[in-house]
Amino acid sequence: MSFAMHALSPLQPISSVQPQGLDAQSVLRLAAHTLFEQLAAAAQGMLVLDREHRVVWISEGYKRFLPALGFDSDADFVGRKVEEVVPGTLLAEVIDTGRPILVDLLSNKAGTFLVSRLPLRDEAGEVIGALGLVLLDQPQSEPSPGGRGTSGPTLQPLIQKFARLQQELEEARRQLAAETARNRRPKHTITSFIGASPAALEVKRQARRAAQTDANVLLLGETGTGKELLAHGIHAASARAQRALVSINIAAVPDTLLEAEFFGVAPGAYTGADRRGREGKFALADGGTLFLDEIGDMPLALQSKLLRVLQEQEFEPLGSNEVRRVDVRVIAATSRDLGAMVARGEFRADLYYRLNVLPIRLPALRERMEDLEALADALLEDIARRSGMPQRQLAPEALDWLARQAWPGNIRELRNRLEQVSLMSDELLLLAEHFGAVQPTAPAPLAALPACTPEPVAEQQRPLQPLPDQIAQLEREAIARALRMTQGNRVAAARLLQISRASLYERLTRWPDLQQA
Ligand SMILES: Nc1ncnc2c1ncn2[C@@H]1O[C@H](COP(=O)(O)OP(=O)(O)OP(=O)(O)O)[C@@H](O)[C@H]1O
Repeated sequence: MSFAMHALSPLQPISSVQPQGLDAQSVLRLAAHTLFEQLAAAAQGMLVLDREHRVVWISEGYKRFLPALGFDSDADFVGRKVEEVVPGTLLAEVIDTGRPILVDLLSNKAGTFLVSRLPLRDEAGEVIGALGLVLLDQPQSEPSPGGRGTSGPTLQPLIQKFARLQQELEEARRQLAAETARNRRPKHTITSFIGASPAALEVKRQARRAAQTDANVLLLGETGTGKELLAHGIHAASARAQRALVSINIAAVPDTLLEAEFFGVAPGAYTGADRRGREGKFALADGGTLFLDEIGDMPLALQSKLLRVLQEQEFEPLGSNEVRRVDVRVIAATSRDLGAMVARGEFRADLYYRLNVLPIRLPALRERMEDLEALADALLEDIARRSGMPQRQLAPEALDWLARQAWPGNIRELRNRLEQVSLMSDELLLLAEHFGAVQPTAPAPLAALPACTPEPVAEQQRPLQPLPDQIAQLEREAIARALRMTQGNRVAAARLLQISRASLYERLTRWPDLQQA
């Protein structure tokens, strides 16, 4: 439907009825004129736009909305593009598509309105502009006004309800945005990286230098050495500190979902829960930092897409052709030997060089045992603060005992042990024997493993097991131990064993009892 000011054809039969000697053309012109005047007078407000979306005329009634829209006089308002002066209007769309929107609710800073939008066409049917009508209004400051500006008795409650819901939605969105921003604040600073050994001081020095730049950072180190903690620290000390730090653990996301996780999904690309679209981590990190943990686990196909984003700072969400530009600083981390992976063709060399601009190597705990006491103190303090339990101290002999352990799981493993012992003992002073009471870190004797305990028979009496069985036994023990060390965390256990998650899952199906570990 269109508002055709001069179209003749629909009213053609009128030409035979000419009461005042008017021809059909004149009757129609008069009819359009009268209709226009009546609409302008009856509606709460009316405005007319030209083809370029500019406001060319507004009715007397419309003028009272101008202050709420931020205009003192109609001279400032008329002549401007409608999308610049009326927030949320779809009039420009009506002109561009030529399709009317007969009834709609519009909510903006001036209030909530029942509106109608019609395209205007010339005699050839070409769109020459649009007509906007405010049929009923609910100004922001007047919940239930009387006189002009009020709505009919039937629709008014509906508009009020819509306006209230709209306000509630806005408030919920504001709260969610504030909450999200709070959650994405860095949890640690560079000083949270405890240690005064030369190796730890060097890590902190490099981290501070990295924070001064916007270059990509690659954190290298065994599991549990503090890579994630340091990524938070670098972000917190960087110029991006006020913006989001978004993390993604690549090893923890199934390969098939990674692309959507990175780049998001355009609305309508999928049915079901995702049909409304979803922001990806790159979009969420715009202006801030993206922490890519376990970058070595990234599938090759996705590596080339990541390279493009790093080079161009742009990407396309899944199911969309629209290119999104972002400004993201990437901090990647891995416990794997990326250089060796490149040599084996498992990791793209060009991506490796892109990421490896500022490499920082985090030492294993065994390489900086002089930090053990400070680390244990800081961890015990943190454990006490988080759990509400009293803070424990380490007896000197307990510290000696801890210093003799291998710590393949590094500081995470140290933390887990301290936490376990704190939970199992009421003593404020922790002794070596308290640590002996929980599973030792040193390689577990076979007898310590349930279900695979060999009979205590003399070596010479023991029948020789077939080699495949012995290998399976060893494999089972190693997996059981890795699961114990990581408190059942399979991603971390796979990492410790330097096998893929898929391979760990596959092996676990052979030993269902370990799956409960
Ligand atoms: N230098 C440190 N000072 C204090 N706490 C530390 C330090 N390094 C690590 N931690 C603590 O150890 C635990 C593991 O650290 P983090 O997750 O940063 O290690 P990671 O190297 O990222 O591990 P993964 O490779 O397994 O993801 C966390 O609880 C962290 O707070």
